[in-house]
Amino acid sequence: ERSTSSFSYSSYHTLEEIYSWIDNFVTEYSDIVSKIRIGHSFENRSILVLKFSTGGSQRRAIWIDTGIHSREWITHATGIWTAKKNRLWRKNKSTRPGVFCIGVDLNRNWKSGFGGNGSNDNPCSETYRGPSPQSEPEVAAIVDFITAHGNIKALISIHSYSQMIMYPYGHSLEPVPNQKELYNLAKDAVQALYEVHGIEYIYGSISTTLYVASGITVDWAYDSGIKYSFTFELRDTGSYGFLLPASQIVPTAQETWLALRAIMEHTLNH
Ligand SMILES: O=C(O)[C@H](Cc1ccccc1)CC(O)(O)C[N+](=O)[O-]
Ligand SMILES: [Zn+2]
Repeated sequence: ERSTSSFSYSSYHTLEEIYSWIDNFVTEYSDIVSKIRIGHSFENRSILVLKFSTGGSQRRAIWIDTGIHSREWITHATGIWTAKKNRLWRKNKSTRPGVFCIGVDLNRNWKSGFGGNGSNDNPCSETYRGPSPQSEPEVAAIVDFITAHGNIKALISIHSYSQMIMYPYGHSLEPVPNQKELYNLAKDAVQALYEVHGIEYIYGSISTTLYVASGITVDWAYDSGIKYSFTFELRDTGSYGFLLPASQIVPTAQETWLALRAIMEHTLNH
């Protein structure tokens, strides 16, 4: 568990707690964040800068400061929350009149099971489902394309991270009619993936393997007649999480291809 994931962003913290949060944050996201001590206060406390950069030198930058006035605690707290937020955006960028927070979770906006458990109607939630199914242009575009095509036999929705190959349903614990077939196919795909670099995946239905999630892509695909619908959670299992080092791109793609090929061959032959 990454310590900045267990940090309470909804509480005020002492300066020492903030300093240790900064050290943990820089350690966890060392490929894009660094800490610079630019000086000290009159009473000799460190003034710290978090530098977000993908490299280069003398590049144009933006400065944001918080806590110039010590009693204004919300500013320190907002600064910490914002630092954690920037690279790790999950949702789309949709805005609506009178809605304060930005974005809909595009993996909760689909018609099948829309509005069920494992999705949220709070626009500020990371799993905000949106006002209605397919309200988002991104989801509508995919639905329109797949529906118009009319002959899609398999759908694979690729996410990260956790190292899993899963199939519907996410919105319900009920097994799908061809669950046995999907289970065995997921098993074969996981084995084919493992043989490349020894990376271990787990597999099963979404709701029983990961958690209940409603309004998801693969449930819509399945209910639209695409009986070979899968979702992948690629590397890793939390060491780097969403910030998987670039050095793992090719190895991940190589092993994933074997899983994809297993599913595609099965689809072709059935
Ligand atoms: O909650 C999600 O949408 C995925 C898990 C998932 C993936 C497919 C269908 C239902 C759930 C987890 C993730 O890939 O988004 C990683 N995450 O939790 O941000
Ligand atoms: Zn995802």
